[in-house]
Amino acid sequence: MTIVQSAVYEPLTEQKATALAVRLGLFRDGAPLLCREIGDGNLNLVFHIVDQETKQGIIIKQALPYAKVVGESWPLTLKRAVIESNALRTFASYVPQYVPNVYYSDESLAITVMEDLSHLQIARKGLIEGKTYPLLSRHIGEFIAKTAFYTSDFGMNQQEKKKLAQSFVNPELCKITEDLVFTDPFFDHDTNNFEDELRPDVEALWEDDRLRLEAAKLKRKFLTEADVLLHGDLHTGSIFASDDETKVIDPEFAFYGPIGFDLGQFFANLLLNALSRPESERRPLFDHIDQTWDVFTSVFSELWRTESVETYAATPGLLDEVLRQAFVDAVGFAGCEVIRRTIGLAHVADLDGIDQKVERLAAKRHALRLGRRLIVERAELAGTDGFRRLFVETER
Ligand SMILES: Nc1ncnc2c1ncn2[C@@H]1O[C@H](COP(=O)(O)OP(=O)(O)O)[C@@H](O)[C@H]1O
Ligand SMILES: CSC[C@H]1O[C@H](OP(=O)(O)O)[C@H](O)[C@@H]1O
Repeated sequence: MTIVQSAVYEPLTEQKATALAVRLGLFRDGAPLLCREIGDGNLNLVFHIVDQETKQGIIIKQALPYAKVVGESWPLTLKRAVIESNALRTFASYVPQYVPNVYYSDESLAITVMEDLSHLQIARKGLIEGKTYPLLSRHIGEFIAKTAFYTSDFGMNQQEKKKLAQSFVNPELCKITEDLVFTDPFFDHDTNNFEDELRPDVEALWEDDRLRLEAAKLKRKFLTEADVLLHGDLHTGSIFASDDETKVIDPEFAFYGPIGFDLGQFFANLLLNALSRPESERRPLFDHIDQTWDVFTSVFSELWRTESVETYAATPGLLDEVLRQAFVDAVGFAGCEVIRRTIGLAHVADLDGIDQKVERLAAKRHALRLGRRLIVERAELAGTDGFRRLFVETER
């Protein structure tokens, strides 16, 4: 591939993205290219460029110097593009089957050029349409287990781990999560966004000292525990899927954090989808939660037993304790994510897309009750069946 001189940052247009793809030699000479900006996330531009004859495509993702969902009043570091491309490359060294191939990245332009995954569907969209993706949880369980183990002090040289952690220090993106996931929804903050009818339910949360204390403990964990390299935003909108393939995208929030965080985000987004479904169609979501945890624990445990670099790994009881704590934390993080996706700044289409207002409000009240119990009772869940129990107990 031709390497171009790095350029001065400017936001790309469809025309400029096409010219860049040509300059990079990513298409054959004279290929008839069609480019569309398809970004539907909260933060970045995403250009899809396709050779109209061969139908082969690429993706150019570019960070904007602000959060797209809010506008220029919320400046945001361009460095997140470097974090994203480095995280994709790091994950690819452990689980290449679960991430897009990165063809090129340029720090000054804040771009990542990557494999086009348009033959797959964003899992959130498919789940909303009622798809079940039979392998989704097997793949995500393995993705989380391998990336967590191999980036931990048990799976890699401990001096190298510190250097890797340094390269993923990501303060601005972490602050978004610290504010939007762990803080603002639990206070009367102006980033919150919810229907007027929910105000009494939301005010009850704000007055709940027990809930605030537990949310504060979870935030503290997120702030202080540099355990493993996390994706950092592993919701179903960050996963492309089909019946037999799964690819994780969008790790711009990657950083070294508590091992239960990615698990919790994924569980929560499965629960958010379950909240939008009639009871008879919820089972696949709970089965996915079971399967994610089962695959995660078996893959992680096997790696721990066979590849650990830490002397204490063979100490009876240590692995069990690591897994127990990961589960308790994941449940609590899931509760925070369920609440913030219901009343915080960034919602999910699973809930907001429920057409009938009465049903939508009922699902959101259910979400708030469920999220609260997940946070407060996280140590008492005793296994993934606890998600089913709390879901039913908070139905009304
Ligand atoms: N590798 C890819 N292949 C095909 N489409 C992609 C790819 N990466 C992103 N997209 C599309 O762009 C959208 C936004 O991408 P995402 O990385 O989630 O952006 P943001 O960081 O703004 O949330 C995705 O929902 C998907 O439709
Ligand atoms: C102002 S960012 C809000 C929200 O958006 C991110 O998600 P995505 O990049 O996938 O759209 C992340 O979840 C942030 O919390």
